[in-house]
Amino acid sequence: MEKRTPIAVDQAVERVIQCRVTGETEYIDIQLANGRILAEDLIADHDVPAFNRSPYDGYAVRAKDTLGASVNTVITLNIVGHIGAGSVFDKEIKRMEAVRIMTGAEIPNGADAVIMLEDTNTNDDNTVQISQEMNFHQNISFQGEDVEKGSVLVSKGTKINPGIIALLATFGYQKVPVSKRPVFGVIATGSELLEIHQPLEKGKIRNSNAYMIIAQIERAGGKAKYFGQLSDDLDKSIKKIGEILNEVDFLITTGGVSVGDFDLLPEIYHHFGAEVLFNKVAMRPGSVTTVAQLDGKLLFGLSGNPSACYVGFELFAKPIIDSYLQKQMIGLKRAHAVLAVDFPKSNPFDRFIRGHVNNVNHQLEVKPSGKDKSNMVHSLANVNCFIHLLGGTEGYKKGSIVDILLLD
Ligand SMILES: Nc1nc2c(c(=O)[nH]1)N[C@H]1C(S)=C(S)[C@@H](COP(=O)(O)OP(=O)(O)OC[C@H]3O[C@@H](n4cnc5c(N)ncnc54)[C@H](O)[C@@H]3O)O[C@H]1N2
Ligand code: MOO
Ligand SMILES: [Mg+2]
Repeated sequence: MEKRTPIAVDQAVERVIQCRVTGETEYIDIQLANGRILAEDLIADHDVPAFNRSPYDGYAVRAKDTLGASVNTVITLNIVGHIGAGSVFDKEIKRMEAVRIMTGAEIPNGADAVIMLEDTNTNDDNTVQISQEMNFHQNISFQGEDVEKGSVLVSKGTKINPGIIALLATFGYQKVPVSKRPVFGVIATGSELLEIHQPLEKGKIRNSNAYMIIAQIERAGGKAKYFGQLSDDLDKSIKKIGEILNEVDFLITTGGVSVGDFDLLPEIYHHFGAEVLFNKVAMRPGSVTTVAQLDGKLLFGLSGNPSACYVGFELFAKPIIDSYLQKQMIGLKRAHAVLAVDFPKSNPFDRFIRGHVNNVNHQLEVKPSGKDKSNMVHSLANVNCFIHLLGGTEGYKKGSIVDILLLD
């Protein structure tokens, strides 16, 4: 039986990232861009606002015409125009003139302040009474005060959110440059697997991993293509995988990577002459996780055990999606949290415990999300982080500060 040498988790992640598979840019409709990764810097090609405009409904005036105005000394101005947002007053306002102006409309030439409607009295004879002095430039939204032409507003590699959509629309991006999503083929292996519509049979289980992985791929920003199940038959598996490899950027299999008699993945990698980057990682769960490289494509052999499969995806496949999308941040975000329960198991290897983190009294508190065995599925439902406990320790006490990796 083949003897495998475990490598450290960081080293394994590094080997995957070193493959530096990066994707291309595609242009998509702005209405589909939320959540995608911006592929070019967003640079302002004009000022915002692009013209001086009124922040209020009121009158555009010349501040010096209001000099000396007070409740006792009311000043009367002639109304020479009336504009709403989108309209312009194309003359210039002169001495003792005002233009009735609505929020968002361009400040007329000659005007240098806006007085709010509530602070005026409009007469029937097209005049307006003003009983307060206005300052030069009072109540004006200036050209470029929001965004100056030429500034970098959002950097390449940022995940697009609704606020960024507002900026993209402001600058006329009907089509948005985004990183193409990598296509991951997904295959489940094992003669014990039933598809989800099938009734249970003796000795068999339903294939849950494939659907879990598809959801993980999508959460991470990739595209999944499901190719169904392979039974433990070497020739058929080789043929199928050979066909699939032409259609995808990456391949994920689940199951069949350990040392069992029907664990065929090692032989399949060998058949294709794939370079195995590692086939044992010093971690629990997912120690059997294998990653191989073939013609610039990465093949992820995730464990069949559901929790080990989940963890293997997040630790090794998610970073390559980030890197393919040219995201600024690669891999899961780290934080510190207080361990809310004792964790007495000793750790020869690093552990990535499915955890649930909460904000309790302004402090992050974490506990296992359920039973901590790699062949279990229930604890995955409530997982929003991994608790990373270092190898070589004798367990952890409640109250210890631990590292967590955030999933959402
Ligand atoms: N002698 C040894 N046995 C095992 C070792 C070892 O080092 N020496 N490692 C154990 C560890 S750790 C893990 S993890 C598993 C890994 O097994 P495989 O990746 O080879 O996966 P399978 O043997 O195909 O299946 C394991 C387990 O998972 C269930 N399974 C498989 N596919 C699915 C699926 N799509 N959905 C849900 N559940 C699935 C399968 O029925 C098995 O129960 O090996 C240990 N053994
Ligand atoms: O790869 Mo296994 O977890 O370590 O169950
Ligand atoms: Mg096995």
